[in-house]
Amino acid sequence: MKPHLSPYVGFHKDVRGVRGLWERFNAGLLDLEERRTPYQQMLLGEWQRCSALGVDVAMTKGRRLSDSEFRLRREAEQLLLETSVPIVQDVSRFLVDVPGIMILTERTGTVLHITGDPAVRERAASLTGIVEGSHWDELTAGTNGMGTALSKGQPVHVYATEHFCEGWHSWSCAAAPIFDSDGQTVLGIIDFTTVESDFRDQALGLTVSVAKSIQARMALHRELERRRLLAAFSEAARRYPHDDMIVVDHAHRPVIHTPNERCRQIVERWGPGGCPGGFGVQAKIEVTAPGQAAPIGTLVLLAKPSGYQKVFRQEDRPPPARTTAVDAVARFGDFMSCDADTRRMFEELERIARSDVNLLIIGETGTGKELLARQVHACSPRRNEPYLAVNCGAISEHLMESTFFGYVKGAFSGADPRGRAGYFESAQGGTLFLDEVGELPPAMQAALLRVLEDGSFQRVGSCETRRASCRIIAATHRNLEQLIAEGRFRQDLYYRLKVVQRSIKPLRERPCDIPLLARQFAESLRRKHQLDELTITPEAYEALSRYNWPGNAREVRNTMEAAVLCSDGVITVDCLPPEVLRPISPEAPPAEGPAPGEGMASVREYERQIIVGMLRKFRKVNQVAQALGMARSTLYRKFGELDIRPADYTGGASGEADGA
Ligand SMILES: Nc1ncnc2c1ncn2[C@@H]1O[C@H](COP(=O)(O)OP(=O)(O)OP(=O)(O)O)[C@@H](O)[C@H]1O
Repeated sequence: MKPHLSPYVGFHKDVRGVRGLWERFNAGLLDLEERRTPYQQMLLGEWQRCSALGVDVAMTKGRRLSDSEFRLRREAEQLLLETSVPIVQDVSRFLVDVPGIMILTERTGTVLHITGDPAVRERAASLTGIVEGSHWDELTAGTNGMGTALSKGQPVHVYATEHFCEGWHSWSCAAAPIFDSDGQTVLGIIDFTTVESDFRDQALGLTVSVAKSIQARMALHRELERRRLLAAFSEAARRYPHDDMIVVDHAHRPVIHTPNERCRQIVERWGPGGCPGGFGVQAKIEVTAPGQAAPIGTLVLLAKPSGYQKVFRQEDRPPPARTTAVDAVARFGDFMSCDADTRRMFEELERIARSDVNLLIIGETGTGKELLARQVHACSPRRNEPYLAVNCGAISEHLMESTFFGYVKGAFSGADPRGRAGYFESAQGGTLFLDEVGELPPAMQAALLRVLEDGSFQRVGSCETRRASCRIIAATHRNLEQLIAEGRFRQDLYYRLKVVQRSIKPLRERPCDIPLLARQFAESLRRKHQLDELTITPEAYEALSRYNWPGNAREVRNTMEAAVLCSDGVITVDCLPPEVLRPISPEAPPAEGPAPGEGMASVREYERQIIVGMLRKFRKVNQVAQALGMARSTLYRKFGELDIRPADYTGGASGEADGA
């Protein structure tokens, strides 16, 4: 953190003496032999710097941004505004009898918000041009509260004639920086301005404490964002277990990375200027937060180091079956199968990959559509270009066009002021994977059709036509022909997407893959949890094979994860969740993707399984809390939410009497 108070500006209320110095400085009449106090030397240093920067000493009004420029700047600082304004307004209400105004600027010195005494506000606006949208960095306005606090990165008080420009000589400005969570980056300034004669000694302390309150609230937001990024990383690490990835935050600083030497070295070289280069990137996926237009961070998926495929095949081949004989296992990238139809499909897909035509993959949820798409890209001539996976069902309808096609600056409120490329541009030359394509709304279907027909599109807010040159692989768990019959999906788009179409069989139709996947997931979990040995009993294999897996491979993976957590190196029937053990009626309809609300229910059930499994394993609540990395109070709240009675699983001991 920066030191609190600077000795160099403020608190010397010698208006006349300083005015004399200022006049002689500007008239070039300073006596070089004259002895000066450190305070005077500091002021002269400040003014000399402003003079060298070419600041007009005779300025009487601050520079104002154009309305459109100001609008963009406000939009870019949405979070700072939403966090600061309530605090600033709250404090201002209590500044009774202190005629002053409190000013919030953003990181470059543009005033975002002013509140406080109406008479002072009016005077500041009419005499000096201190209004929302005016700009007060030192380069523009010389030594002044906001600009000097910004350039020094510490609290300052600029009093009356200490200002470089004559136009500000009647004001007193105390200002303090608001720092980002790194304690270094200045996010904005809080300034308290009064006319010179109304100056209060406490003004600087006031701005420091308001700035710190804002800082604390911003830090909380950042922490929430960081947690979202960590969750996005965990999800991606599960989805792409054989990829290296680095997650960076809103300011492009690394937050977390795959725990290996390659990523560690890249992150070590990461400087303040961002990504160090020298490594390939196969995809960048922006992470967003609900209700926030600007992304909170990015998931950078690194290109595979050369020779990866070979190493991967050697190391990751699952050990031979211990209890269940399986047919020859074939792999298509990370997708494994011993089912004859599926193995044939792998061979076809290798040929299709080389042909560059659009591909439509049909399959129930969790069958591995994304896995196949990635491997098609990896086998295609575009393998060294970006691969971008987009879940069409997760993009809100009003952001869809700008997300796919990008936008130019000023296109809409909440937009990045620099404009942004859309998915078609980001995937230029590579592959764009449109997951859940059946969820596209009609307007977006029409827009997509146009790109697929003539390859052209425009960024939102621009007339300039751009050309898309990426291959499209689309996927859905829906019956698109039925959607067409119901008028919910365009037939012409369907034909454009399904130049070649392949369907992945659900897991219940390729039962030989159930033990294969169970063993494969158990093996990677064994490595993840650093267990020496992990076996699955024949009874557990049998139970797994009897179940019909509506959630397909993803459900197998989740079930195995919960089972590993509650096992002691041996996965028995007791480690499996009740629904796997429940007899399934043969008429049970196949899963058609989650029904509304079903996703939440399965997340809940999954959480429940994990906690119950851990209770069975540890039999002590405090150990479960420790293993899950949560506070005991949070765990007890979860017990309530998930309807878990710890005593049922801790051998009769109550939650509190278990040694917790
Ligand atoms: N045959 C397989 N071999 C190994 N892992 C698989 C296989 N099929 C799927 N998986 C794994 O199962 C999980 C789900 O796969 P994926 O996300 O590709 O499915 P999806 O069909 O795209 O799902 P959704 O329709 O919900 O988007 C992933 O962790 C993936 O690695």
